Amino acid sequence: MKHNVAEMPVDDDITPDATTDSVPAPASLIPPLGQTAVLLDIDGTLLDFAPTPREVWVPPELSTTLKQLHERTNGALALVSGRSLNDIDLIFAPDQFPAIGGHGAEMRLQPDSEAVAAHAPPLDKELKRRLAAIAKLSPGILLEDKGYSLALHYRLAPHAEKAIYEAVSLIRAELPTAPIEVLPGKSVCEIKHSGFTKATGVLELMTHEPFRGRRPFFIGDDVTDETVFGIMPDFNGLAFSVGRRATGVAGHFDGPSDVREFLARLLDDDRDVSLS
Ligand SMILES: O=P(O)(O)OC[C@H]1O[C@H](O[C@H]2O[C@H](CO)[C@@H](O)[C@H](O)[C@H]2O)[C@H](O)[C@@H](O)[C@@H]1O
Ligand SMILES: [Mg+2]
Repeated sequence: MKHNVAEMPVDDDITPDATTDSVPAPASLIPPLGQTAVLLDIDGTLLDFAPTPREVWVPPELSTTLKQLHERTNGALALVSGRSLNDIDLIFAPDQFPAIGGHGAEMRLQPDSEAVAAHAPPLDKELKRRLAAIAKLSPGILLEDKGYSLALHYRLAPHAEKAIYEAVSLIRAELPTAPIEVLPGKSVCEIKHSGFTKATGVLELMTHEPFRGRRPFFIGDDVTDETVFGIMPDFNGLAFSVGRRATGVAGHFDGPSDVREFLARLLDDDRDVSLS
């Protein structure tokens, strides 16, 4: 959906490339797993969308694939998500993976590690209270409080999209100096501090072992993932989009099931490489 107000989403999907290439991402583009860092968005990339954030389902085969990729890359697999680390862990429980959470607000380099780098202060309580009141505009609007940000989900109330963005815009206008930004996502409007993104998270992650010096590839489906697409060339890495083909990517997938299949195939292909 397109809007004219600056804070509203230009599009609730990824920015499309002019080409209409529908060739799926070829596994042959990926270096051997021992030289690769695997960076993966979660919702709309690994997992199919669900009506509400808590209703997502992790197929058991995906858990197996992620665990094996994590092992075969010697730990250089990270989830890069808008979700909080706490939420990521609940979704993938009992498994844990290195992760960047909250669009770059928090990072954990190793599974089962307590070491979480926080890059964002909590969102002001009064601001949150005012933003939360927007959920009263319509039944079906869901609030997700991530501490450092607040998300207003309208997948169950699509008619409320315009009203949500207008209400957020009014509140922001009363806070001209506040360093906050509005992130349009898929059926969600998120309000967070500015100054960190998924890309700032990945830039930091790539300075740490076992990620440092590897060639990453990143798969993502949303506008917030485009920040990471943009920095993949800095690491001689590759970006892949899901849904539409985004600008500057090496290939794209039609949907999460294609991504899951691709990741599983990487394990098989890599076994072939190491055997040859
Ligand atoms: O960066 P991601 O890992 O893709 O996370 C983006 C947001 O995902 C979640 O919301 C989205 O998925 C829900 C479950 O399918 C869906 O109900 C909702 O409409 C989507 O916006 C999550 O709740 C957010 O916190 C993430 O930012
Ligand atoms: Mg996503």
